[in-house]
Amino acid sequence: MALRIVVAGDSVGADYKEAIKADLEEDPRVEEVIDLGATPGEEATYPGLGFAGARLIAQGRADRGVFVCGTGMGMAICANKVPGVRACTAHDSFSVERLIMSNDAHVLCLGQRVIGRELARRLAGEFLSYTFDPASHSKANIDLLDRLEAEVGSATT
Ligand SMILES: O=C[C@H](O)[C@H](O)COP(=O)(O)O
Repeated sequence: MALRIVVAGDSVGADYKEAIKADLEEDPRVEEVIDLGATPGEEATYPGLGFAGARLIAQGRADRGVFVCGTGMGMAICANKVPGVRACTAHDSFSVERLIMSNDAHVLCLGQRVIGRELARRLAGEFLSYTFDPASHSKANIDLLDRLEAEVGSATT
């Protein structure tokens, strides 16, 4: 597995993003880390970064993302608005596992104001350890999700 990972953290999430980025750069599963910022102390918004990071995934320039804001929720809301991208906040191991194995998600969103730094680092590592099984029963749900997303998109444009 050679993953290209996009990382992003707004003004609130930049510290954890930096820690996770450093971990990913040492991770043999990771081929490339794309850092959209922010650097700690820099002003940056979760809408700007959440959309930008998800667009890299939609364009095929990154495989997965780890996005950090205060709660993880703003980043998830933004990333999910980019067609084809599935993102969610998950702050426990089981949810991180299911985020891939049930939901075939692209982006893990974390909240710097919600969980501790070491848990955030561990969950980011666990997120990379799973690979969705297209032969699993969950594939039908993903296919339906994709179809309904396409229908909604064509109905509103
Ligand atoms: O989801 C939003 C994030 O938590 C953000 O980092 C903080 O947003 P706020 O300053 O509007 O609470």
